[in-house]
Amino acid sequence: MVHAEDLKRRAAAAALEYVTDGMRVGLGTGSTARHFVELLAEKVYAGLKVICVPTSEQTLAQAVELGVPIATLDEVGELDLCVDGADEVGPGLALVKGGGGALLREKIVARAAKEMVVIADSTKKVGVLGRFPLPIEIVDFGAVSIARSLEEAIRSAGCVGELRPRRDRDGHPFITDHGHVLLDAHLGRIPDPAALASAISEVPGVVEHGLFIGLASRAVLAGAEGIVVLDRQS
Ligand SMILES: O=C[C@H](O)[C@H](O)[C@H](O)COP(=O)(O)O
Repeated sequence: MVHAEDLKRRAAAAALEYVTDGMRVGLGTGSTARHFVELLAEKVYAGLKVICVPTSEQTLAQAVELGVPIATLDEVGELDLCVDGADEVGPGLALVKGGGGALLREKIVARAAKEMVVIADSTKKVGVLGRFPLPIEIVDFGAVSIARSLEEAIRSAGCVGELRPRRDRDGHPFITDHGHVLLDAHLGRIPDPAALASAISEVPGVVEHGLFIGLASRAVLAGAEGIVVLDRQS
């Protein structure tokens, strides 16, 4: 059996082919993106010229440590490519992201990129999104009231489930890089991701949610049988 970490690294290695000299590249967050940053750093060491925008403090620290040239998004403006992991890859390359809490910056960076390539092991591919809890980043003012409104919004989009505040390893509220808190929506299945995305976005106090729709143009999935590259029509 191939270890999940090996599959993540294979997907990351395969995505390197989309990076060419002179590109401005968004760097994702998470264990799969971590492999990509490591492999990209080797290319940079060998002479590849890129300038990268990290999607979290964690990825920023890794990039700096490995000598990957970095800039802020405002310094580079537009990005040529963004390579990031995902918690689920659904039909049409709709994604659930934010398992690591970096969804806000990840979505801003993905939107600023001409192309978003998702890298993952093939177990992340699902027929219907929702098995993985959907992260929702909210401000901490009126969190109870925001959660109540979110429950209504979730029901209105045909979903059933429970909202749970995210905790860190010490049991404290998880705080994002931008100082917000997270609720995880345990829904099981999301029959209409677009309807849910817009219902959630309408709730005051919501900063961002982990549904990425119409952003990824390719998904590089690694399984025991090899690499499969999906586009939105696959
Ligand atoms: O906030 C974290 C990100 O959205 C990650 O890209 C996502 O959780 C996938 O992470 P991993 O590659 O560790 O499964």
